[in-house]
Amino acid sequence: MDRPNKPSAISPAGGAPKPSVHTEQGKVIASLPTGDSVQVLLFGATVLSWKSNGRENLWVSDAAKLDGSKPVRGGVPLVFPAFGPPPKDHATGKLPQHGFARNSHWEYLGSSSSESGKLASGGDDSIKLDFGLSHAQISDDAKNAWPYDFSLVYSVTLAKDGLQTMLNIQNKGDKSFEFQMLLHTYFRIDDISKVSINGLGSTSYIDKMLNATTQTQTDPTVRITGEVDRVYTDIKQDTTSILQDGKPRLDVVREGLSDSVVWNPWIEKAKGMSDFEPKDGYKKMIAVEVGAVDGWQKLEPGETFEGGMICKAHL
Ligand SMILES: O=P(O)(O)OC[C@H]1O[C@@H](O)[C@H](O)[C@@H](O)[C@@H]1O
Repeated sequence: MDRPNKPSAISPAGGAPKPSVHTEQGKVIASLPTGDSVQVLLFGATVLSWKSNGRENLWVSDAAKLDGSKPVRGGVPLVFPAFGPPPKDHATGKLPQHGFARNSHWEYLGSSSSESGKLASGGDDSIKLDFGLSHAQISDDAKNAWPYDFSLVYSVTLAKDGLQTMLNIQNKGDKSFEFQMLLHTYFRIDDISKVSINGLGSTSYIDKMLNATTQTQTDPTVRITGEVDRVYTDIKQDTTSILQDGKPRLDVVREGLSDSVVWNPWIEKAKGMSDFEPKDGYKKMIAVEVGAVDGWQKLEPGETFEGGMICKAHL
């Protein structure tokens, strides 16, 4: 007898579509059978594109340099081992703004589809790309400025339900070091005037627009109406949500990290950045950057630190 709700046939092993990965022009590109995709530039291990449901979720400047001549203006540049201009009296003091990770040529370590971290989907519904950077691979200038033996593994997992990016930092040397790290994510939005950000209410922040004074986020919703450069610290809620027209557009979940930077250069600062195009591109982006940037993290020899984010796209 034919059952009305009989289970559908299971496709034979190997028959189902699988994620695909290929490399081209210094990039690693992975796609899911759904069409969702991610592109990572080996220079900086910079995630350049993350598409879900046919929509790009990241903003990259039209004038971004992808040739290794400067950090990419857009996507997800990796900030390590110092955030902002490093203090001159710190061990990172001779490094450039935001450190060397976004300026270095990373190694592609390979892909796997068996793990999905904390994303709900796994197996053939996800693909993980691993990238590595160690002391031996950075420039002589960076080695001289920061003479510590370290290893970074950056894992980018694309799944049906989101994108996870995790940075694992290990001290491989015989002396301790201090660092900061940040995933400087430029999210693409339709119109900054319609964007609101939730999940930062009652949190303290350092307002770089107000002489780095400490403020408190009294309004549970952040709206962007001018240049914003804030470092929210010790955030209690794991998730920061970007809403457009009041509807959820993107969720950013911190993993092992408790700080977030909210940044938009607005009109004048965008004009001053030669690699920021179009000049009114500030209307189409909002940087919500997860990290450990309040003070310093210390790693003793052999110790590791791991932190990152899960991004989920809505709409
Ligand atoms: O121009 P850069 O080095 O990429 O930095 C962009 C911005 O990065 C943000 O994370 C900082 O808070 C800002 O102060 C800075 O302007």
